[in-house]
Amino acid sequence: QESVTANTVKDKKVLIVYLSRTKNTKAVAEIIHKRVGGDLVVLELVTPYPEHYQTMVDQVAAENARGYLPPLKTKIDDIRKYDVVFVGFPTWGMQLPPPMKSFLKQYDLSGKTIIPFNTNAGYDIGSSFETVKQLCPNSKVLERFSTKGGIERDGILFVMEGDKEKQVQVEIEKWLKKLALIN
Ligand SMILES: Cc1cc2nc3c(=O)[nH]c(=O)nc-3n(C[C@H](O)[C@H](O)[C@H](O)COP(=O)(O)O)c2cc1C
Repeated sequence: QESVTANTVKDKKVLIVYLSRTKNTKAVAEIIHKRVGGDLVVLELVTPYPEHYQTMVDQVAAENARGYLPPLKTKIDDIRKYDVVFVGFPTWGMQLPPPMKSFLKQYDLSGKTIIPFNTNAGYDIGSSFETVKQLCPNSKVLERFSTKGGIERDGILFVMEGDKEKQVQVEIEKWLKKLALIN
């Protein structure tokens, strides 16, 4: 069925970029990568965030307040070659994390298909997906995938194992099919 295969990622160049602190978003990125292939790249900063949770929360809040874009250590060589860019991030302080803002501002994603995915503690995803759309005005931004990850605030860090991991695999499969990215 040509009409079904036309939009799939099969013959497209795929980049999966993600940010992750406690590895939940990383696990989601890896599930997507197993299913669609392409290049998997983790966003790292020139100056990493502090380990201590509350110090980190305060720093992110301050960065969000002044629109600070932390410099990235990660470099994508030749962004032009990609047709499809998955962007994965946790919710931080009800917003798109500053490093993902840096990425979307630094690279020209015009004409590409952008597919956001996210993990969060379940208390509020805030404005993060709106910001992805704002920062990619000339891209086609598809429907997101979002799932509950850790709750670092309550000492719950990595949760993407066992039944939760299996459930997320099934949900991702459905989401990718719904977007007609896989058959
Ligand atoms: C600095 C910081 C701020 C956070 N802010 C939120 C938030 O506003 N809403 C929410 O639901 N979860 C929030 N969380 C929880 C993370 O989104 C959640 O634990 C996510 O699964 C972490 O992903 P990761 O394991 O890939 O780092 C925050 C976590 C951190 C470290």
